[in-house]
Amino acid sequence: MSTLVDPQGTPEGYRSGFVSLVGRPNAGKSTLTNALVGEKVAITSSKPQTTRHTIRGIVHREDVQLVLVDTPGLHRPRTLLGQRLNDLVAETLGEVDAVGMCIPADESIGPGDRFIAQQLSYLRRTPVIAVVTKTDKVSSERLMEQLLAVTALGDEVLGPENGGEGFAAVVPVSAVAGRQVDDVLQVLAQRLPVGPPLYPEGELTDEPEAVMVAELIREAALEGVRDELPHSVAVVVEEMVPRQGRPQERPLLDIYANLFVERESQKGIIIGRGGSRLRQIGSQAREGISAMLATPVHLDLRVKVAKEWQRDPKQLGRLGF
Ligand SMILES: Nc1nc2c(ncn2[C@@H]2O[C@H](COP(=O)(O)OP(=O)(O)OP(=O)(O)O)[C@@H](O)[C@H]2O)c(=O)[nH]1
Repeated sequence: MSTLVDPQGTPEGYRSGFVSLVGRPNAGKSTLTNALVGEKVAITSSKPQTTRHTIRGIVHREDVQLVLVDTPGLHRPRTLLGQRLNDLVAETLGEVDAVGMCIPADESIGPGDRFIAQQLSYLRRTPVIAVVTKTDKVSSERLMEQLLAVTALGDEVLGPENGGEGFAAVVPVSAVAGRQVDDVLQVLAQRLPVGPPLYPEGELTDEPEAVMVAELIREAALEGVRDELPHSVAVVVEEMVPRQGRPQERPLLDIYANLFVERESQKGIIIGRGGSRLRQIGSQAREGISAMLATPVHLDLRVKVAKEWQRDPKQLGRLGF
């Protein structure tokens, strides 16, 4: 047997690979990603479907490197945007070494979960691990019932009748209470191939900065408008340039971004009376962006109407979906 000699000194038995967390909106995917990675990389919000883009977080440990691909919530295609999201999910899932399907402990298993499990049954070779999230929200009896119900879902949808063996494992976790986060990591890590790290240590995400900046602006724009706008806002960062002529110790980054809504009336909601809401969005987003990029930022935000953009392929392409 030959010994694997790695010039970088990777320990024997080191594993690395890609994992995708899936689950219906609000299942706790982003929060778990953050708990695993240890820093805020994916955007979380109390409203569903903030994660439009594939944001990767990278977990570095002594014996494993796990690259997390945080996919958008799988849902039934209703609009073209929904269809594209599903294509994106299918594309992403085909390339991963394991899938973690998040199911909240505090909600009964519904048609949404069943739909996702069915989609996963097409993945044949990729192990699917059920992650029962938000365990801090339920009693131990309720948790036990949910673990059994989740196992039953796996046996039914991913079981022998469909050419599978059910969920490869069922793991409970509370990302908020920091309970059993390491167990999730261990179970996922076991499914990764042996091999050297895929990314240099220190890297947490390979998502381009502009996309993360756009996500922060979108998150700020959705704050407080509850159910009025969630599917109708897209943000495109046009330019990020250091301000010329600034003293070295006082840099300033100029960011120009467009916030797209579908209708004129929605523009009014975003802008607010006398522009008050837009100013609030700007300052909240600026704070987050400055913290993320560790530099002072000047944010120039324009609100534009992209009519029916959810249904127009050209617009979607332009907006980067
Ligand atoms: N109590 C508790 N709340 C949690 C936990 N994990 C997530 N949440 C909350 O559940 C909500 C949804 O969590 P997210 O992580 O944004 O869910 P998601 O699956 O990424 O949602 P989408 O982006 O809509 O697909 C947020 O309000 C979280 O704070 C947990 O372990 N315990």
